[in-house]
Amino acid sequence: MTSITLSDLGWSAHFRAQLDDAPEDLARISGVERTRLEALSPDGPVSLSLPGGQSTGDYAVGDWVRYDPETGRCLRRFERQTLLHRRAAGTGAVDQLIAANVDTLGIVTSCNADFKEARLERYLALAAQAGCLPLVIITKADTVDDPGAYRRRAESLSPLVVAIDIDATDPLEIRRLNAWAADGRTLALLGSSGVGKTTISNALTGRGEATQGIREDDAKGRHTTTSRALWRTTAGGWLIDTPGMRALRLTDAAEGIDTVFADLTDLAGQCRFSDCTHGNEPGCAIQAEIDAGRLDPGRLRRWEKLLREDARNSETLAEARARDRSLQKVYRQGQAIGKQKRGL
Ligand SMILES: Nc1nc2c(ncn2[C@@H]2O[C@H](COP(=O)(O)OP(=O)(O)OP(=O)(O)O)[C@@H](O)[C@H]2O)c(=O)[nH]1
Ligand SMILES: [Zn+2]
Repeated sequence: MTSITLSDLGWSAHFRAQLDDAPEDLARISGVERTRLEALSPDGPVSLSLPGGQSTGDYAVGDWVRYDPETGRCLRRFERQTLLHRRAAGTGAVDQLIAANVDTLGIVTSCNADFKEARLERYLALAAQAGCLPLVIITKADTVDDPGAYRRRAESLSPLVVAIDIDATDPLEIRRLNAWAADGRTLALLGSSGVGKTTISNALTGRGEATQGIREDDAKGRHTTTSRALWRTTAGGWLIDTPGMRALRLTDAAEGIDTVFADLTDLAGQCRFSDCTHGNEPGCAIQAEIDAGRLDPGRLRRWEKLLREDARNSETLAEARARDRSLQKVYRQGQAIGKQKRGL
């Protein structure tokens, strides 16, 4: 990686505005390891350590940081423009950061049974919540007679949606994605297994599967696979590919859902009762639209389902936090009793 500039790396006015002095010793995180951060700077790749007490879990691939070139220590993180995160798997309430400063979230689906309005709306809400632009990429256009029909279905979901249909196995068609992955812009791909994410990333970055993970020996001599997650595209932008991207689900996304379903939230505001359930109450503006044939009843069902899903996931997060707090309380009480017993 020779003579790369800050703007090649995606540096923008948003980050510049957070600096009082010259933009020096800046880097963009390309990999988050257990104890270190890997980053790319105009001077080449750097491996950074963190000040004591800080966890690499507070950093995401795509983050901008300032570092001390003498010590290789990370000094500060810049406020993010966008952030994709999720609740970590398992029972803990850990908020796991997936990727930061992604400009466009490429929502990948195919011209087949994978294409589902509900799935697209879920991903669109995720993009809206994170602050990323959504781009719906509909692959396998070469396998159907009328791929445009899928594109129109996607675009009908929200005025925010830009959708394109492609044959992802055709390098010429992949070039149509360059606009979102050029000039320091950052793209991340989300979608079910088999829709063509790997095919697209390989084509955009010019890399093969074999180069995905770098095997390294850790301190105990074991092999660990450190995976780089920020890849330069041949068009001069960036592709973020982290394992976490593959299992993103909705939590704390009420605002994102509101954005994607703005038509329904607007209508709901016109219902006679403020707590209208949009069932069979009189004066329901949503039912009136459905009766008039102007609104697909399926869209109402999908909206309600997504709201329930988000509430359920967000609730467990809040509950788990409460549980953590009460455990701490028990622990502190235990300590106090112990002290009493020891006569302290
Ligand atoms: N005909 C056709 N085949 C495609 C297209 N896109 C992907 N494929 C094929 O579909 C299969 C799955 O593609 P992948 O790129 O591995 O899908 P993925 O989304 O990375 O899947 P996971 O790694 O499981 O998440 C491969 O055999 C691709 O060659 C397309 O636009 N047209
Ligand atoms: Zn109503």
